[in-house]
Amino acid sequence: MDATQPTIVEEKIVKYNGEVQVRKYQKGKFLGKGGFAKCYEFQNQETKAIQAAKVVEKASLTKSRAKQKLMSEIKIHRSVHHQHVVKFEHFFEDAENVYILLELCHNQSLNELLRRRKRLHELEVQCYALQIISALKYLHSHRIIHRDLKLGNLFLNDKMEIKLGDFGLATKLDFDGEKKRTICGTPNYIAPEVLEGKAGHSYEVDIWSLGVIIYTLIIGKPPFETSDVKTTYSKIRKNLYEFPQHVIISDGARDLITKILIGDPKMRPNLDEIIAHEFFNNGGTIPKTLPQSFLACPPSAQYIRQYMPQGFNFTSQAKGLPQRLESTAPANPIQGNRAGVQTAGGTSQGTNRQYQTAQNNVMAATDRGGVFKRNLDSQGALTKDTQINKPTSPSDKGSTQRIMKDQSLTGPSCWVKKWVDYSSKYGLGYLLSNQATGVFFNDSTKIIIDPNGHTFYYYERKAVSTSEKQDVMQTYNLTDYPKDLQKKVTLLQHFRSYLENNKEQPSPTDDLLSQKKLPASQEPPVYVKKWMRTKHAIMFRLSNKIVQVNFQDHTEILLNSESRLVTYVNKKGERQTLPLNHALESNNAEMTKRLKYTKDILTHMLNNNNNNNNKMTTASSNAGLSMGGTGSVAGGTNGASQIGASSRMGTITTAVSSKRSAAGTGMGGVDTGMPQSVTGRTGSSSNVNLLSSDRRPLNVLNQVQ
Ligand SMILES: Nc1ncnc2c1ncn2[C@@H]1O[C@H](COP(=O)(O)OP(=O)(O)OP(=O)(O)O)[C@@H](O)[C@H]1O
Repeated sequence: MDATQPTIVEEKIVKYNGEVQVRKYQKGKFLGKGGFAKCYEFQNQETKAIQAAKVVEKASLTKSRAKQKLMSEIKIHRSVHHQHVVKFEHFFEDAENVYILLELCHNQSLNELLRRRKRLHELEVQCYALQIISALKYLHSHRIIHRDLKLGNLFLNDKMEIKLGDFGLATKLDFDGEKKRTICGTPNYIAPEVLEGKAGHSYEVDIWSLGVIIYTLIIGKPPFETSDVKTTYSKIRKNLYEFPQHVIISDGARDLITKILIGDPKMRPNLDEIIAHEFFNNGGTIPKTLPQSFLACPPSAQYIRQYMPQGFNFTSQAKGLPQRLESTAPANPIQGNRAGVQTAGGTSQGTNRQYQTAQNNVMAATDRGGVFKRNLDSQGALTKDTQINKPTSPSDKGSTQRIMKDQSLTGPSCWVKKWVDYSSKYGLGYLLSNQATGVFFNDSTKIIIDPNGHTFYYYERKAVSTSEKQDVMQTYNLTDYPKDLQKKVTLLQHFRSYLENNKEQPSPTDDLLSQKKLPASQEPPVYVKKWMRTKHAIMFRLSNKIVQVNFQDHTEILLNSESRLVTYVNKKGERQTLPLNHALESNNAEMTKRLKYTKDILTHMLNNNNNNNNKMTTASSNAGLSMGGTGSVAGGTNGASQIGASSRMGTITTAVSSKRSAAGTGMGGVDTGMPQSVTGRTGSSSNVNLLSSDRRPLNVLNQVQ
């Protein structure tokens, strides 16, 4: 068979008069694999409509039980019609397979979403949970129990609507009081009465799974998860789970989860009681759907405030901690730029802590003109502008620092994960942590393609006034864009396949690369605005205001000038995010040295621009792009390129391979070997005036000595 030819699957339809009609589908992209089915995009050759096709090999249906399961899935799924249930289109078979055609959900499942995002904001959880409840209400009212409710079966379509799929374990009761006895489900989500088996189970198993889902989305991992199924089942039976200390969860969410995850199914709230619960009724409004950008990035504080002007109510910490944790802040919680977390005689185990309620900070912030822009991050954890009070005594210091770590301040949501420096010919290609690929061309234009590979954004610097130039963006589709961009688009695609193929050790986010890509987001994506190489490092300035410096010894600094947070990745790849002033006060000389170096690079960039724009070496005028020496790009005229990867992924490659050991020694020792004045090459345009907003990273580093 010719591998280049598309695979066509034929459906033979026998009409009432015996005539055979053939409907053709072109088999497209592989969408995923389940326990017994593979899923592909199928395009109807006549209507051009694209659907998801679950392909089940007939060879796998030899056991009557498997056949029965498939028949039951088809029977139940085709009978349900609801906005939040994956639409069943139809099914057919040929000699080898059974094909189930379903509504295509472009945005994968909540499983992939959580893998990308780690945890969701409670507002997002409210929004998704209400849609799931709506689907469950419909199913239960039709006496259908889904029995396999889990993140992987909750899909998102292109409108970001939840679609419940996979009816492989669903069952329809003959009458309401009927109990089912089949032990089925997915370990992490299975209700205790299913495991127990004797008394049978009913609709309450879906409620239990809903509780597991809400917990998982907020906390980031399922409540009963362990490394082996037996232990998981034992924990489910004994109802052993806890709310981890490092994630702050609202009182409403905690209460709802606790009420749902109750061993006795009769004691669980029903769907109406869940909707009426405080978690969904805490004074704000809940969006019907969420923007696509939330697939990769958390909602902004501004977005949250739109729906939750008064914030969530956070008064207590995890199980095992004092139930009521009073605010320890002064009457006016805002003093300068400090408020937030204080220790109250923290023990060495750090268990006896008190936190000011996060909500207080949010309210104070909004009341006082938004001094604290984001006290809650997308996970509801204290973060961003939340400052940690200075310790009052040396003994407090230890516990304060531990709290900072435990609070797990989140670093930037998007950063450069890998890059390839081919500025000897074309420019710098890079792969971001959200899987978007971009190129900073030598002529200072930039291009970035959405992870789905359909939409791309092209940035050109244009004069917006006599003295000011700005990046002006155009959005195009890969199938329709101006001819003069053809070369750049081709280069982008080369960079993209190079960066995606150059994977080393898999990392949690790497596996996303091999999966279905994200859809085009509604907001323009993050891109590299400037970059620069120096003797010891490469620096990227991202459009999300992050300055990222990757050092040759695999350490990394990520500076968020808006929130004044620094993320430091040490040589072992360990990552820590902390407020800048704490970073400076810390005893971590390695980190402070690198902050100083970052400051020097920024100063250098700024001086170059302010003094004489033409002095600034540009990517276009310096094809070799090497100034620093050790860290210089291989090549120049020979067009060789170098590839690098972010150390946080544990995949540093050979960005600076030739001189790595030398640099490593220099950085690791007492003498950093860093130059006093930084010279480097840059990918910013020569005539760019680094306007005031660009001063911010430098301004926040003012205190660095
Ligand atoms: N409607 C859809 N739109 C897009 N992708 C889908 C759709 N349905 C399924 N998929 C993809 O196909 C994969 C396999 O589908 P599914 O989970 O339904 O198969 P299965 O064999 O029934 O799985 P399970 O082992 O959970 O019973 C899913 O993980 C998902 O990635």
